[in-house]
Amino acid sequence: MTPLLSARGLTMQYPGGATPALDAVDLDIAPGTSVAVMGASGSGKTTLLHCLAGILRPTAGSVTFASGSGPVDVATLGDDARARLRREELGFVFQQGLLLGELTALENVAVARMLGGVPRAQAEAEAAQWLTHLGLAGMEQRRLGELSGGQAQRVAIARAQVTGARLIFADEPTGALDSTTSEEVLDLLLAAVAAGRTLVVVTHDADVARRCARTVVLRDGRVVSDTALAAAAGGAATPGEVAR
Ligand SMILES: Nc1ncnc2c1ncn2[C@@H]1O[C@H](COP(=O)(O)OP(=O)(O)OP(=O)(O)O)[C@@H](O)[C@H]1O
Repeated sequence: MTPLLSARGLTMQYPGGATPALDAVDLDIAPGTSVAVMGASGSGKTTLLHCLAGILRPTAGSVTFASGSGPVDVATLGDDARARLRREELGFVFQQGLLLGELTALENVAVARMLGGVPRAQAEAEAAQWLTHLGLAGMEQRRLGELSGGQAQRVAIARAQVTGARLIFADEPTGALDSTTSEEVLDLLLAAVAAGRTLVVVTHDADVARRCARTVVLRDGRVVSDTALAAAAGGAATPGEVAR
């Protein structure tokens, strides 16, 4: 099957860094799957996610994304095209920082559509549907400060899907949540996968990784284990084993 996302030789050398944060990473991500990215603090997880998503420009390598209009190299796209790709085809669920505190839950979701040129009334109607779908009916007019951490993550998950994004990047989406709320948030992200989307999630949480179809582990900017490769080679490795 053609990968949805394919990185080759992905390398990121931050200015002043003694060693590269990412060192020639090759990674294929199939459509419709869930991939957990694990590894110790500083191993390069967030850098990998940001390079895959076109947030950071890598110093070398390519990231081919099978966009709706054909394959594009995220690593070398111009700034405007990268911004459009992120807006229209990719969804983001981060621990914090992506939602706007001065906007209501409804506006935070609707704005993702309005940035794509959808009229406000239609964008708000679609946003309301997603909020209801994610269990936030009645909370549309609340501002961020009036929502719990789990509710705010539901808004982020609604926002990540309202545009029709096929690929969702999540960075520690459950990092600030208690275990019950974490499970609920993960349930919603995996429901998006069951509906045909693809999920790449950076996590320190072995429970999150265990529920993903595949786990990739980084160490010092390199992939040191990958359950998909282990399975292809005939050796089944559990995420708990590979994360150690
Ligand atoms: N903007 C930056 N400038 C310079 N070095 C950076 C920058 N961002 C990250 N690094 C370095 O790159 C390496 C990888 O960082 P990254 O944040 O990708 O790791 P991580 O695995 O996501 O860590 P954590 O689990 O702590 O979030 C680290 O050595 C870090 O110090």
